[in-house]
Amino acid sequence: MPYSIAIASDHAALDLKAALFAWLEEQGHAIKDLGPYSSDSVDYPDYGYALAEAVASDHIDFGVALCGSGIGISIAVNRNPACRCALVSDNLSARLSREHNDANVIAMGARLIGIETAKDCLAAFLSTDFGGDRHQRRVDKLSNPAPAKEPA
Ligand SMILES: O=C(CO)[C@H](O)[C@H](O)[C@H](O)COP(=O)(O)O
Repeated sequence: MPYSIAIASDHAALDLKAALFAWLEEQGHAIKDLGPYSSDSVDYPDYGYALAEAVASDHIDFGVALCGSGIGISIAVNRNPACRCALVSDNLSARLSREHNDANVIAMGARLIGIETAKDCLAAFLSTDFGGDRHQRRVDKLSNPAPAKEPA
């Protein structure tokens, strides 16, 4: 099913961003590229925050966040309470991030994985539905971080 997808990176993941943008577009998804648009060195929080804002809007279904390791930009995205950003480097983690965590942003590290692995992760992410049920209860708790008196 075609989705509205926003993608952002830092300078370290510019080539991976371009490759994934073209690949997603070929599949009929509507892609918004939030930058950067040159190889100049930039700061991943700026692009992570912009991506998170786009995902928090009503118009974007999923976000793709890329930096050298994926770590910095995933931390930035997760500071927005509307985002559940999963940093993944394999197919199963990508699938479980949707099925169990209802992740709405996938993060990957361009200096750690190749383009084919990134495509494989992204394909798994986009083709997996949230499982709901007990996972919904847990995801709901992520929106309300006050600790329960009795952890369950
Ligand atoms: O945020 C990161 C690490 O958590 C990303 O990998 C960045 O892309 C990286 O820090 C950029 O490093 P550079 O030496 O400025 O290219």
